[in-house]
Amino acid sequence: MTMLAITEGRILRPDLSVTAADVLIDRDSGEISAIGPDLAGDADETLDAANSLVTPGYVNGHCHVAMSLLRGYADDKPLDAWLQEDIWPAEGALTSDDVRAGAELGLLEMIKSGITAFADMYFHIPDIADAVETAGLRARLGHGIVTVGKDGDAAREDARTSLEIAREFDGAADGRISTAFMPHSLTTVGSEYLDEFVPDARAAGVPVHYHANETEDEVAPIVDERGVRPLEYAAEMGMLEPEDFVAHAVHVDDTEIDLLAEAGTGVVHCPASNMKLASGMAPVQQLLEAGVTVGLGTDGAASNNDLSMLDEARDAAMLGKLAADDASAVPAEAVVDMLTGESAAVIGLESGRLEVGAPADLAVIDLEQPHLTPPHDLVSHLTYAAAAADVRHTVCDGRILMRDREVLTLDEAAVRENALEAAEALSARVDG
Ligand SMILES: CSC[C@H]1O[C@@H](n2cnc3c(O)ncnc32)[C@H](O)[C@@H]1O
Ligand SMILES: [Zn+2]
Repeated sequence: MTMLAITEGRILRPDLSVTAADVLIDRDSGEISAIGPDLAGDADETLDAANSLVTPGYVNGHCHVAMSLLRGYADDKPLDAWLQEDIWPAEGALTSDDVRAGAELGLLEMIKSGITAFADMYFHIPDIADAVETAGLRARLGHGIVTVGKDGDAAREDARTSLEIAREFDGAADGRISTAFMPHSLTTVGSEYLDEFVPDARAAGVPVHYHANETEDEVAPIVDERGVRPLEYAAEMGMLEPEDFVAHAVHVDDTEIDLLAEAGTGVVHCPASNMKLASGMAPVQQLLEAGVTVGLGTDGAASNNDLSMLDEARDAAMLGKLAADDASAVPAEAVVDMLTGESAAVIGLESGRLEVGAPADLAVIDLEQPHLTPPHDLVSHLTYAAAAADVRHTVCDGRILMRDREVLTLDEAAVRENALEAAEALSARVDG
């Protein structure tokens, strides 16, 4: 057995208490084997966590990691115009090498900000999966289906690809990669394709993940055409199961909130993207009170414009209060749960908690910073004050991905250089 010890840190426990202890990790199983005093002697390698907070790795519940290549490409527009006028034309010109370059850039940023797991919807999934395998994170990956604007054959092919990718990559990278069937949304995928393929996804044992109720423009056509709210329609299509998860859920009414709670379907709240695209304020406090499992996600870097879950945590707390018109809404404790264990539960992973037997997925925050002083309440600091640059070490599955702010699994300079070249060439192809 090879053991790694994280020493001298303050450990954020599942009940959100903080205690001084070491963490011992069995690198072969990728699990936490002990938490307690003086464990360094049991290890063959140590990571120093003095004056630091050891937390579960952050779980990014909804992302399009390769969109890092499109960061800053188009800003200051609402969702529909942003997608139709800028993003979709640019994505139409992306090669598999571009997607790989964008994915590596996003993975690098995620490791540097303490993210150890994420769910991702995009295309060229074999390239993204390969990058994830190298980078060392956990991921639930899926091919995003869009059938609007396609003829029947192309639309069916897109849906079939999503199903085949989900079957082929589930369990890849020694089990660090899992998959989902991923229709883009309830308005961009025709009901005939959902009717045909959702049962196949169930038979394959993979969840269904999609954007839902993100903007008012997305709700109205479903209500007009079908006479029901989008999530009632999703339930009719068999897409509201306990393992399924939706992104955004901004414009949900009371009936839909009850439906989510009864079904056990999780929601990934994406506050930064929802603010930037002016999509609206999700009723997060109401969702939590109804018993819906709520996680957090960055969405892609083109609508955020970074991949920091610590930014997302602060945004979730701030926006949650504004939406509820109540300063006690979406408190720091709820946000830390959403950042870690709840996000993991939403996307169907076991990580997100520091306890014996749990996956060894951790982030270590350097507390020796002016903005983290004094340490009155470290749960408060994690939600309101900590930033990506405060992350010292990142560990996933017992493997050190970043030590003392140096990423070990990717060559940072090469990843940036490659992404720069790919982005420049893409702009020249698309914009001339
Ligand atoms: C077909 S792969 C996924 C698809 O989703 C697009 N996308 C990125 N951000 C959002 C968002 O906030 N709402 C809806 N769709 C989004 C992305 O550009 C890809 O085309
Ligand atoms: Zn999205």
